[in-house]
Amino acid sequence: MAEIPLIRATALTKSFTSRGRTTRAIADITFAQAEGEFLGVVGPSGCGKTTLLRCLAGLDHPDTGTIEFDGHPITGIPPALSVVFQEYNRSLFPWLTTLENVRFPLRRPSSLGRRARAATREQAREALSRVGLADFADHHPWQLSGGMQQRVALARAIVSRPRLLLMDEPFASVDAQTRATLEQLTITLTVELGLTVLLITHDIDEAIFMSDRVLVLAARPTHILRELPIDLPRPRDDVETRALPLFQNHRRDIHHLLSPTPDS
Ligand SMILES: Nc1ncnc2c1ncn2[C@@H]1O[C@H](COP(=O)(O)OP(=O)(O)OP(=O)(O)O)[C@@H](O)[C@H]1O
Repeated sequence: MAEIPLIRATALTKSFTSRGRTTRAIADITFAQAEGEFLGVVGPSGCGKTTLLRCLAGLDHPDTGTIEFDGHPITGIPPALSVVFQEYNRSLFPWLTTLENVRFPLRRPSSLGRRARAATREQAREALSRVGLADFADHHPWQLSGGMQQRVALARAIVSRPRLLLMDEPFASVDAQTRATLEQLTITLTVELGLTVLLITHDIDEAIFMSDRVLVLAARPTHILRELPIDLPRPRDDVETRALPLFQNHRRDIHHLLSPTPDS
């Protein structure tokens, strides 16, 4: 079966040089992600996860190696891709309503006719209702809780029906209860919209709970320590799934991979 993966990274390396000092972030990363797959990426703090995501999103360039989106080398930011970042309060525009924030990626120069503008507004409303915020269209981000703001960011990310959704620690800034709700919401959206998601997280349980496969990254300069298929049944339940022996086994395996050895 020679299916083309949605995204393929081959032999990526990346270093940063600042004030004469060079930091090697990515030593060597090769992986592919199939359309429809939920891929988790875990690794220790500072290992290079965000750097990897930025390269995949076309926001940064690897020093060597290639990234292909749907079989074509990427030359900029692929249009069929959305990103959700951890810091919702910095990614939303405070002067726009939630509806206008969500509509933002659909905006085109003023050449859009009245009917087309109404259609994008309708699309934004639909995305807002998918994340449970239909009644908050006219609010501004600063009038919403942190979890609600991240829902707005999620709605904005899905409004254009991206083929790939990249998420960088999207739930790291909210409390545990909200985090669980947002995880479930993301899974629901993934199923409803047939999304392909790459989730970067330092939370091992979150990666296992959400993913079809987890890439475990080594400390900086990073490489892939292990690719772990997560064969837990779906739909997954916050309590039942996490209590399964298979879940615990995956958790133990990843912890062992990431625990520093005594002589390291
Ligand atoms: N623009 C930059 N200039 C210089 N160094 C950088 C830059 N971006 C990242 N780095 C360095 O590259 C390394 C990897 O950083 P990165 O943010 O990718 O790690 P991370 O795994 O996402 O970290 P965390 O889990 O703490 O968010 C770090 O040592 C960081 O200081």
